Amino acid sequence: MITGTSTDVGKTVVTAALAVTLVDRGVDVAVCKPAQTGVGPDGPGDLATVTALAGALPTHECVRFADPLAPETAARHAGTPQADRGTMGDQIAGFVAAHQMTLVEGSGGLLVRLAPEHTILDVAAALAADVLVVVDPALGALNHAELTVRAIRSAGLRPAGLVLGSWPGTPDLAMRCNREDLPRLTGVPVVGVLPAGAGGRSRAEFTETAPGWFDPGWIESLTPTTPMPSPQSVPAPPSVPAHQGVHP
Ligand SMILES: Nc1ncnc2c1ncn2[C@@H]1O[C@H](COP(=O)(O)OP(=O)(O)OP(=O)(O)O)[C@@H](O)[C@H]1O
Ligand SMILES: C[C@H](N)[C@H](N)CCCCCC(=O)O
Ligand SMILES: [Mg+2]
Repeated sequence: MITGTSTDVGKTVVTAALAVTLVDRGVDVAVCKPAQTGVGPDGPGDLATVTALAGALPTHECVRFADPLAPETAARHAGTPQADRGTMGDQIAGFVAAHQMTLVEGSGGLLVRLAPEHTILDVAAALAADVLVVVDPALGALNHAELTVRAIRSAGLRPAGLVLGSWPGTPDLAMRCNREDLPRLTGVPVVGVLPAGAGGRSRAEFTETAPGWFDPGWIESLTPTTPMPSPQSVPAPPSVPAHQGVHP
């Protein structure tokens, strides 16, 4: 699970960068976005951004709502049914089972609701997933990061690491102090730092430079040692909406 200290902190760009890095190491990587909001029925969502930056990948989006709101709020505002927890869970589990490693990008921060009784944290818990936290390094990061890490731990899940979503060429005093204090105060290492502007790079430049943004030892620890599952050995994922597929 790739969550963030809030929306707009760089989860999608980090997801793309991590996908590139793992593909480089021969991992069968897939990307899932349980709920996309702020994009119309046929518009390009986060998965399109990921494949534009990282290249073609197996992807799956469960639901989407046009209003740029939390999914639960967007459904209520549109007067449409809430995302069904069971259906979403089955779709995600089936997709995860079909790939060696699936990066699941949340919406906004960890406690954002997909439905009245269903949060991004619940999705991570159902998968027993480690949770990577993308952090906006600006003033305010310490509180947001520590709240997020405490919520992860309170659910019995493991924080996989912190990633600074956009690190400027001339970080201010708060950013410089945060980069030092975040690991100390959360007990979670900073395992990646994305340079400001990363999301605006060409695919060639992005795929070339992304692996260098993560701690090599952490990437090594992520890389599965088990062989890729043979196609026959995993159940076919359940039928999925039109957004499913390998985006060009
Ligand atoms: N390293 C970066 N440098 C500059 N801009 C960035 C960087 N990472 C992300 N951005 C930009 O910031 C905006 C938000 O990034 P992104 O879409 O990754 O956020 P998010 O956390 O995935 O948001 P959401 O909660 O909607 O999924 C985008 O316009 C993106 O291009
Ligand atoms: C629209 C935005 N880009 C995200 N997809 C959804 C962010 C929901 C944030 C809800 C909140 O924490 O207030
Ligand atoms: Mg995103």
